[in-house]
Amino acid sequence: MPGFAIEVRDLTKRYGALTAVDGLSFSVQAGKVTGFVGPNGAGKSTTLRMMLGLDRPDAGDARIGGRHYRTFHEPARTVGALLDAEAVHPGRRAVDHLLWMARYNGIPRSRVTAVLEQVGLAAVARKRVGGFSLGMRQRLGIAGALLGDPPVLILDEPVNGLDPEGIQWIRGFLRSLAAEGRTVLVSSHLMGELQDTADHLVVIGRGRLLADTGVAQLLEQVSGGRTEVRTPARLAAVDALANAGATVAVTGPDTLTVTGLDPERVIAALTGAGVPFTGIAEHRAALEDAYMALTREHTTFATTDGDGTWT
Ligand SMILES: Nc1ncnc2c1ncn2[C@@H]1O[C@H](COP(=O)(O)OP(=O)(O)OP(=O)(O)O)[C@@H](O)[C@H]1O
Repeated sequence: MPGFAIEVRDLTKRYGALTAVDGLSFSVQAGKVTGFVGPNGAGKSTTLRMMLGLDRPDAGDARIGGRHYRTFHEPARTVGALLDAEAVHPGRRAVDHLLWMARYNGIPRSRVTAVLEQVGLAAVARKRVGGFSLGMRQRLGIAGALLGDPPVLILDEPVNGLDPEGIQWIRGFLRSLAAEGRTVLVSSHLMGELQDTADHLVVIGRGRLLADTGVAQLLEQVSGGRTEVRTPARLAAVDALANAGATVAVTGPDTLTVTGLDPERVIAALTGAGVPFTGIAEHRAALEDAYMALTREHTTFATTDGDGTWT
C-alpha cells in the first residue's frame, strides 16, 4: 500500500461574515489513524469537504498524495470517503446501492461482495436501507468508502450514534486499515470517541488549529503523571506502591490513582510484591479534560476578540 499523506495548508473558507475555516494547516500521515476533533461547528466537515473537492477554499489548499482531489482520474481508487451515512435512499437494497456506486466509479462488481463481508453486512445485503439501524448505515457508508480499495480514508463522524458493540468494531476496523499502511482520517466532536482509536490528533476550534499532537504525547502531557490501577487486593497494592515511593489515593472499591511512579514502575512494584492487578492505565479522564480546556480557552479567546458566541 503506497503511503499517501494529506497536506492542508493555510486553508480558509468563509460563508458571508463567518470564517468557518481560518488559515488551517496540518498534515495526516499514512499508516496511522488521525482523529480530527473539535466541537460542533468547529469547521471539521467544511475542511473535509474541501479536501474532497466538494467546496472551494477561499484561500490555501488541501492535497492528497501531493495532488488536488479533483485531479484524480479515478478518485474512489485513491480516496474513500464517508460524509453522511444518512444520504442513501431508504428504498434501496444495500447491495444495489454498492453496485450502483461500483458501476459509477468503474469498480468491478466483485468488490461489492468483498466490502459487504468486510464490514459485516453480507447477511443483510438484500435488505432495504430504510430498515437499517444507524450503526448498519454507518457500516454501509464505510463499505462504500472501501469499494475502490483506496489508500486514503476520510470518514466524517463514523462513530456518531453507534452502540458500544459498534464502537468496539469500528475501533478495531480503523486500526486494522491503518496497520495495512492506509491513511485514515476520522472526525468526531467527542474526544472520548477517538482517544482509544487514534494515534494522532488534530484539534480545531472555530476553524483554527488548537493542537496537532500524538495521543500518547498529549496523554503524557496532561495525565500529570497519574496512573490508574485496578486491583482486587487494594490494601496490599497501597502498601506495595507506597513502599516504592508512590503517593496513592483510593478512588473506588477496586481502583487506585497513583502519582510519583510511571506506569512501568507501578507494574514492577506490584509484580515484585506479588500483588494481583487487572488493569493499569494512564489517567484517561485527563485527555477529555485537556480537550475541554483547549476548546474552552479558545472560546474565551474568541469572546475577548469581540466576535461573539461559540457555535
Ligand atoms: N453551506 C454553508 N453555509 C453557511 N454556513 C455554513 C455552511 N456550511 C457550514 N457552515 C457554518 O460553518 C461552520 C462550520 O461548520 P462545519 O459543519 O464545518 O462544522 P463541524 O465542525 O463539522 O460541526 P459538526 O460537528 O456540527 O458537524 C458552522 O458555523 C456552520 O454553521
